[in-house]
Amino acid sequence: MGISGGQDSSLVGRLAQLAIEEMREETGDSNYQFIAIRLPYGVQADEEDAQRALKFIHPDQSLVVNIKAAVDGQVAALEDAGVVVSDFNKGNIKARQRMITQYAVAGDTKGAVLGTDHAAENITGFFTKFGDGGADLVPIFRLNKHQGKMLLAELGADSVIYEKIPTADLEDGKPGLADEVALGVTYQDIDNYTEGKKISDEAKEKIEGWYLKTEHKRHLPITIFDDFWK
Ligand SMILES: Nc1ncnc2c1ncn2[C@@H]1O[C@H](COP(=O)(O)OP(=O)(O)OC[C@H]2O[C@@H]([n+]3cccc(C(=O)O)c3)[C@H](O)[C@@H]2O)[C@@H](O)[C@H]1O
Ligand SMILES: Nc1ncnc2c1ncn2[C@@H]1O[C@H](COP(=O)(O)OP(=O)(O)OP(=O)(O)O)[C@@H](O)[C@H]1O
Ligand SMILES: [Mg+2]
Repeated sequence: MGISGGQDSSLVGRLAQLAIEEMREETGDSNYQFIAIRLPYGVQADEEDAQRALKFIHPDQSLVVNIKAAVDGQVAALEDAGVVVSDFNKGNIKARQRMITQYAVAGDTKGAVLGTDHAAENITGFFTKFGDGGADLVPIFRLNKHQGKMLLAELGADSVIYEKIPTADLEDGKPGLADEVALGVTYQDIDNYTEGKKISDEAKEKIEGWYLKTEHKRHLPITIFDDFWK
């Protein structure tokens, strides 16, 4: 799985490492390995946070694959074909390139790709379809952001990790753009909504707007047998 230095991948990474250690103990099979993959686009401004996360996770194996050449090559090829790629769209290419890299490693190691989608991201559809949304197992799917934070604290993570401002950090022109700014609603509101607590009408409208707009992301590709979108 990809380790960004953010909250979600720190949590899923640590849980996965613990689970793999248990599996090795239970089965006596040392082939069970957790592989953490750093996937910077060039040099990551918050690399220090990523290193802190790796120290906390303590993965069996750790790789670094720089996605910059692949992403820039893809953008250049599109531009050669006359397709103008916006910074926002390039951000989604970065997320999909990270997915490609993780599947390449899984393909070579009989592995499975872990995703970090959780309730707060899922109901707002705040992920790249077939990018970070593309994974085989999604261990923290039922948790919201606040519950993830509590679990990180319980697992002994440095508070810098779980207090880090969540960011997709995908756009060159908006480095470290906070998710809450991009979404126009706070995680506190989203979490309260998922727990059935009262939030302002404005926040509720925003969340439900995102939910409806991104319904297609919570389904497999639409076929003749689907009518959820109608
Ligand atoms: N109604 C519909 N029915 C079926 N398919 C539909 C559709 N509308 C769009 N689509 C398809 O979906 C595509 C748009 O979806 P997508 O490509 O995902 O693109 P989109 O949702 O526009 O952008 C992804 C968003 O997720 C955020 N993100 C991405 C990655 C990580 C994180 C993070 O939290 O770290 C956040 C990112 O910042 C951005 O705001 C369209 O190009 C089209 O192919
Ligand atoms: N620079 C990166 N290096 C490696 N993996 C990344 C990188 N950026 C994103 N990813 C992968 O994409 C996932 C989705 O990103 P997202 O920002 O939602 O999670 P996060 O960075 O772990 O936590 P947070 O939401 O707190 O920023 C990450 O959990 C990680 O697996
Ligand atoms: Mg992040």
